[in-house]
Amino acid sequence: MSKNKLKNEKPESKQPKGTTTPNPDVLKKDKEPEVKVKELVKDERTHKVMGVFFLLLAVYCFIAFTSYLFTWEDDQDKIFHYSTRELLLGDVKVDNLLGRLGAYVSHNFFFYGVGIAAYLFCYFFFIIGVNFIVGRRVFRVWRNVKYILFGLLFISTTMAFIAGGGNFPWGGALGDALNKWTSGFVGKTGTALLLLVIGLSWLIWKFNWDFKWPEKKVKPPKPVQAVVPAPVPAATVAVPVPAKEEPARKNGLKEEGGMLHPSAAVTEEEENDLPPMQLVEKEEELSIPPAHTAYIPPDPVAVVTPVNAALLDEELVEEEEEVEDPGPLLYIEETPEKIDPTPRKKDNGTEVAFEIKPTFRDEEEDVEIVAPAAPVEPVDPFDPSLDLRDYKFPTLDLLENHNADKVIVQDTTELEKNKNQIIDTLKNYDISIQKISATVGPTVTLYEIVPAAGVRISRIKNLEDDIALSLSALGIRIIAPIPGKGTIGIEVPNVKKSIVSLKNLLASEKFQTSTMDLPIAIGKKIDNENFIADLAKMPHLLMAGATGQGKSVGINTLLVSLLYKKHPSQLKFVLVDPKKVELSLYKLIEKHFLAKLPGEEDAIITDTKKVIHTLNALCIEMDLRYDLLKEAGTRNIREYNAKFTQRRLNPLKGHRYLPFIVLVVDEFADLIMTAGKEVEMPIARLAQLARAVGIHLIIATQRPSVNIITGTIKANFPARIAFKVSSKIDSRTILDIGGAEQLIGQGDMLVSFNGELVRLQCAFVDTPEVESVAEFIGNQKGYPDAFLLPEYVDDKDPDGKELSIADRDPLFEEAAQVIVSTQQGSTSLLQRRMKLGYNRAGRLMDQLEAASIVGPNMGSKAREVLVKTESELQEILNNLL
Ligand SMILES: Nc1ncnc2c1ncn2[C@@H]1O[C@H](COP(=O)(O)OP(=O)(O)OP(=O)(O)O)[C@@H](O)[C@H]1O
Repeated sequence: MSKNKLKNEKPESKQPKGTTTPNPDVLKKDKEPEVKVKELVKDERTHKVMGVFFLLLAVYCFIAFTSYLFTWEDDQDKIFHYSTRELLLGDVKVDNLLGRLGAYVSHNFFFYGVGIAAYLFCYFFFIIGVNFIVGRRVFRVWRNVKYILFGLLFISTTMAFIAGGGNFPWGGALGDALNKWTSGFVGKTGTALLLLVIGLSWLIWKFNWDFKWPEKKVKPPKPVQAVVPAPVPAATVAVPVPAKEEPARKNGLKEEGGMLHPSAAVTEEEENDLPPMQLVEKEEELSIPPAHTAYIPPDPVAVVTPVNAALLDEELVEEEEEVEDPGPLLYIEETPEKIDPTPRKKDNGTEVAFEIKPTFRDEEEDVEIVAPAAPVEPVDPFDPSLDLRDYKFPTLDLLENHNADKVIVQDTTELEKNKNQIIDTLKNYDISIQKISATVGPTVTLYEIVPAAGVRISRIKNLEDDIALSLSALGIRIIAPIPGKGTIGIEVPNVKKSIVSLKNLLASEKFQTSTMDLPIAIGKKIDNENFIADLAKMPHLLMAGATGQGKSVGINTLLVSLLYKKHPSQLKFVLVDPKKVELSLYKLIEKHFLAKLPGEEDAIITDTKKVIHTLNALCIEMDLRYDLLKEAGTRNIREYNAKFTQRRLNPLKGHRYLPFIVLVVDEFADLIMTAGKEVEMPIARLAQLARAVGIHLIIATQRPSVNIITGTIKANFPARIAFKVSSKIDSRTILDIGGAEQLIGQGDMLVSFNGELVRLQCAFVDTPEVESVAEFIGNQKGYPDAFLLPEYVDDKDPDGKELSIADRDPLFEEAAQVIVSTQQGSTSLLQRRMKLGYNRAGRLMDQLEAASIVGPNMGSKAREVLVKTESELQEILNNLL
């Protein structure tokens, strides 16, 4: 009996599982304060304050320095005469516009420092200030620091050299010292030459002047023209001449066996024989940094060179290196000759040429660019988030703490009482135990028992109800044995429960630093560990719980977690809410995060018929995504998006960045009751297949009965969450095991994931919090519309049948243009380009046939396109009106 003591923990030790007395000191060790400092440092307001500080510092120094230029003589006397303390704290009168501090600071910068070069510090403070205020790297700090350091050394030395004899400290102490040393080392003239060499070298490096010798009689080399017409705002693409070759020729280097050797002299004849390497640029040159122009993917058939359309935007071309925005993609499709590195011989010499057909979306015009094969250089990766580049992630201050920072301390008398009762109850049944320890969680306390040798675990399990009765507490759950341990767990609800706030979970380091695809903060385990999982790995989630037990809060928790981690370009929700009110808050984020059917007004789907359409549209999207994955030779969305962002997939072939899609169904039972198989089948199909293409499902239901959660559904939802349910049977239906009926409600849950069953307290997020997060996002600039799912036309739907020309599809014209501009009568092309379902694309094709734009169906082959030019098409369309 003496063994059966609750473990006592020393206050300074860590709180392990099995501590009887919760140690407030240990529990207080929350990450919260650290998180706050981090938050403060990351907070954009802190950055703005810093920005203002640095800008004012720049202005301050500038005024003080400039004033010093005029007042230094009088002020210097006083600075030398008085001690620093007297000068700064006394009432000495100085002439500097910024008073004693201004005079003192300027004197130190000029006299003891770097002389007139001190103005570079103003510049430094200015760039730091601007970067902080604007919130992005307008000026490159490191590059500027290098220039400034160089400037400080060079200017101070030069000034000391030129005006060293005068009274004014032009070069400061640094310049004087450097000048003195150099003059001693290489003499005065040497110093002058050295400074001249450094100065001129820098200027040449910076401005790259062209030193031209009077031209010899040389036949002009054949210019190679590069012209890009209309699609891109009339401009010319200059394709760079291979870097090493042009200077090599200029310097009289000769090519031999692929190597460049200096030749003794290049005769005039030899020079005439040289292949033309010059590139004539026409009109305004389109400044494309090499990173964007030179790109030769390995595919020899069709080659895609991504060009940054954002670079056409003058605002963005401030500085080549500063451009961070690859912007909407402009792809240039190159014909295979482009990648043929061997020069093609022409009659009058060697000419390296390739053809580039630039295409901007659907507008196509013939364009020729002839230039030498450019060396392969890496391209800037495509960043999908730049469409909404100013998007700000919601901040944690939108959420409440719900007093969750309070340390979870359970009454020691309650713990002691429960322990004694457990021991007594077991003793009544002749079960002796070796050891008992307690872990206090937010809602329940886990008593871990090590039974005495020889005690059968099943006996304890069978006494579950008796122990519960004797502890007179609801929600006792016995875990016999605790998996992975040789102990038996008895979970007893706490008299005083603590709320687990979502804010705390989202602020945790685990969530903040998570690199999961779809991180969801679900709740806290009994040992207070945060439970954060990756929905993408689950890969779908089934949630059940009787009414009022925390399902809606649970769904909000999941959605809000994702909103805190994902950019609108990376994630879309399809929200199905037959109850009509639960998810309506998310309407505000329609243009950022929601997906809907084309032509639908409401993105949140409440009508059963529309649910069926949406689910089928998701299946079409899934199929289309699989086609894309297949074409790209990738196995899953991760690989596909990686390839796309590396600009190795051509958007003109229908490739696009694929956001994750999360389908949330708030009341599944309702849907199954009204639509049965029509809903079950697409859901089962999605659950079976959609994970690889980034479509994940969260399905919630109040009624976890077998006719709702059918075998097909269950088999495809390995991750399940059960809130309190009304019966053991329900618990078995959802979790395959009892236990959920004994939960205590209010977010107390069991999660079955990865073959483990974990009891969690679900994180709590209240409706006003969700509202403020949704408002925060909704108030920002979004996309013009919600993300559009492919069109689904129900064959059984009488509205969708037999459309004649008179009631043509609204997309008829667009479809005609796609077909005529590409000269391909292919239904799948329409599907891909216009994101249409097969049925609608097929119907459009029939209508195009009826309008004599395409020929009849030719089985597996594409239809013949009967209209050859856009103007011909326009005529037909006008006649049809
Ligand atoms: N994680 C939680 N922490 C604390 N309290 C909670 C938690 N989850 C739910 N509750 C409490 O339980 C109440 C009911 O929760 P919720 O609305 O999510 O239930 P529900 O299962 O969705 O019910 P219904 O199916 O009727 O919509 C909440 O108003 C809240 O007071």
